[in-house]
Amino acid sequence: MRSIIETEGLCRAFGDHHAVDGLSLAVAPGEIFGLLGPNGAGKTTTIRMLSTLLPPSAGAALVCGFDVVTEAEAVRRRIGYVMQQVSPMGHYLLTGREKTEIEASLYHVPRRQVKARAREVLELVGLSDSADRLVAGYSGGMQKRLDLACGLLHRPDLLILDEPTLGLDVQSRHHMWEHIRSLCDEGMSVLLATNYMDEADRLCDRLAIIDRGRQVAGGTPAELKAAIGAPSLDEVFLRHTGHALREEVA
Ligand SMILES: Nc1ncnc2c1ncn2[C@@H]1O[C@H](COP(=O)(O)OP(=O)(O)OP(=O)(O)O)[C@@H](O)[C@H]1O
Repeated sequence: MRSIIETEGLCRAFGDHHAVDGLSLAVAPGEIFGLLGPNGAGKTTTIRMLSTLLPPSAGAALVCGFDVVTEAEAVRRRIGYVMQQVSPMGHYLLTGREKTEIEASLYHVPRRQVKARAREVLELVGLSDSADRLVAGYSGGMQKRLDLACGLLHRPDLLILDEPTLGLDVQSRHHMWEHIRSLCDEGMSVLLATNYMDEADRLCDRLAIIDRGRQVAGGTPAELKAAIGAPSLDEVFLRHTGHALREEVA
């Protein structure tokens, strides 16, 4: 497979608002690919189409070699999708291990493998030592890592992360980046949406900067900076979009 994600002229309109407007992307296997853009740029809408949760209005997308519309079931079996918001409050009454084991059943992990698989993903995200503590006592960063663990339960080829470090402190963000990197070292591909410049710069192999549903620039962080002689991605972003992203979290 040449591309783990390939889109051609992908569009999604809501009424007469074009949330995604002709996006053509190619993501290579094993890459960490970032969709970088401000609030409302169309990142989540793109991710929802690639995750088969939302049908495109026009254009086409192949994920893991399968069409997101006509082969949606095959796509779903091969992707893990970790949404923006932390999981619902009800899960706070469970331990990390219990939550992971319940989610494993939802992901159709064979019953005899549930415990081992839960142990495996908790280990991958560095939560083994906290597995038997209540999720209610987890920090925001630990809860995000638990969500990440759940997205890994069915051993996806492609992990799709929507704002994986939104609202986390600096230390937790770095911790999360390390875990995401280590997944790629194990052969997984990652698509992530972010509006944090430093995350895009340090974590992503390649990026598409999107604004108002369209790609306005693309390449490696180094290429994007070199192309306009800019010292930082902030300047690259400003140059291409003409407006700033929100402030970094503390
Ligand atoms: N279900 C919907 N109905 C109508 N408009 C929508 C819907 N979903 C998204 N939009 C609009 O589409 C545009 C793109 O939204 P989207 O959530 O994809 O942006 P985003 O880049 O993910 O932003 P954020 O960083 O805030 O998550 C926005 O103008 C949004 O208001």
